[in-house]
Amino acid sequence: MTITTKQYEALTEETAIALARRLYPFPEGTELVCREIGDGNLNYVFQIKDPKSGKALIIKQALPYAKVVGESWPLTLKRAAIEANALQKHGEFAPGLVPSVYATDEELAITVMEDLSHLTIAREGLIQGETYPKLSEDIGEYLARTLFHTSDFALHPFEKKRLVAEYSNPELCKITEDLIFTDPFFNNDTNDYEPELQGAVEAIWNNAPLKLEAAKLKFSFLTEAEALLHGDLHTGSIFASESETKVIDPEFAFYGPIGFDVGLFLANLIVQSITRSGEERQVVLSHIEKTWDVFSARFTQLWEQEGIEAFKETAGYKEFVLEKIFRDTLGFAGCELIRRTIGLAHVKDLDGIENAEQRIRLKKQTLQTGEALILKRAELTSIGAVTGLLEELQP
Ligand SMILES: Nc1ncnc2c1ncn2[C@@H]1O[C@H](COP(=O)(O)OP(=O)(O)O)[C@@H](O)[C@H]1O
Ligand SMILES: CSC[C@H]1O[C@H](OP(=O)(O)O)[C@H](O)[C@@H]1O
Repeated sequence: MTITTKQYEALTEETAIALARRLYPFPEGTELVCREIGDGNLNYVFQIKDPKSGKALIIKQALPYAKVVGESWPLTLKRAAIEANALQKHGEFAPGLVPSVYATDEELAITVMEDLSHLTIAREGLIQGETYPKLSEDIGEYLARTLFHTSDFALHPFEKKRLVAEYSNPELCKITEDLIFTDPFFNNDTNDYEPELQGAVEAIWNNAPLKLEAAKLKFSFLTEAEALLHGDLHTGSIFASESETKVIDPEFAFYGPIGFDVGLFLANLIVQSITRSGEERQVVLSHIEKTWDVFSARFTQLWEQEGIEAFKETAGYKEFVLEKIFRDTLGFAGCELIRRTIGLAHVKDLDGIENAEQRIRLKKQTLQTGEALILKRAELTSIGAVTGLLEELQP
């Protein structure tokens, strides 16, 4: 449903209520309350609620700039349509694992969607020690289903190339190219880290083999249109509870290498594992293994049952594809670990550690883990070998 052809204007809590009344048949006289609840880097998120019935909806609006920086960082409003379309496209293949989209408006740059406030953002819950028993199974399924079904293994080449064009997202990709793949590897102004990390950071800038591998990973990100990615699948983009998982915020969606989505999710679990110890760490290490196991098993099943590729039964081809995805996954995870420690956009899992000595120690461990995943990604041939390495690096 398209709402209006009105010219863009940034919503306020008052105008968001007025818009919600036009969109949803709240009974006459219903008092609505609205709060702007966005805590991300880029957009406004309004929750409009009828406190009597408890019914609520969400209106997410893109600003013509990045919220975290302000008007000095202009950013396309088209990202709102990309996000709304990606939510719906991924919802076709992973029903129940994304919020329902009720309406969109390209001019206003808004997506009206299901309120998920009964769930918790996974990053917040994990920091509080939650275990989310369904998280890895659900995300493994989400990854396999969305990535397989939007790839050449499932789509007619004309439809695949139509989608590649529809999801061209150059401005948001440029953010990732800079913030994940470039800036942390150079002495760039966008980097942000404590003085105690100066030595470790300079070691990265001077590590020629590491920089060569980062360059190769960036090249993959720039050139390999394998599937319609979420594009920013960190634990802050996932709502969770004991029984439900929902993926939000695919405004970075574009056609890219499959391992990028898998790698970002695993990296954010790895950060959690670094902040935990004992049995609590084991829970997260199990999530890491299960994500890959579920992803690869479902991807294999979809390949065998629904794949359209002429070579799909050629001995060794499926294994070649999965091995490539695995290697990419580890490399991209390594880059995410490094950027979340010393780049522009950090994570609360690490920054929220109050004890400075412990925080710096764990950040060094995160950097070391990122470097190891990038450099050893060709040698690490099973997810068990990866969790083994994590245990070695996390005394
Ligand atoms: N469908 C939703 N239901 C409830 N809260 C939401 C919903 N979507 C987003 N939010 C809230 O808004 C915050 C920011 O949303 P997000 O999509 O991550 O924005 P950004 O694009 O700015 O990163 C989330 O962390 C969550 O607290
Ligand atoms: C200035 S964009 C930095 C960072 O923010 C995005 O995350 P989110 O929108 O979920 O807060 C993305 O990870 C970008 O790299």
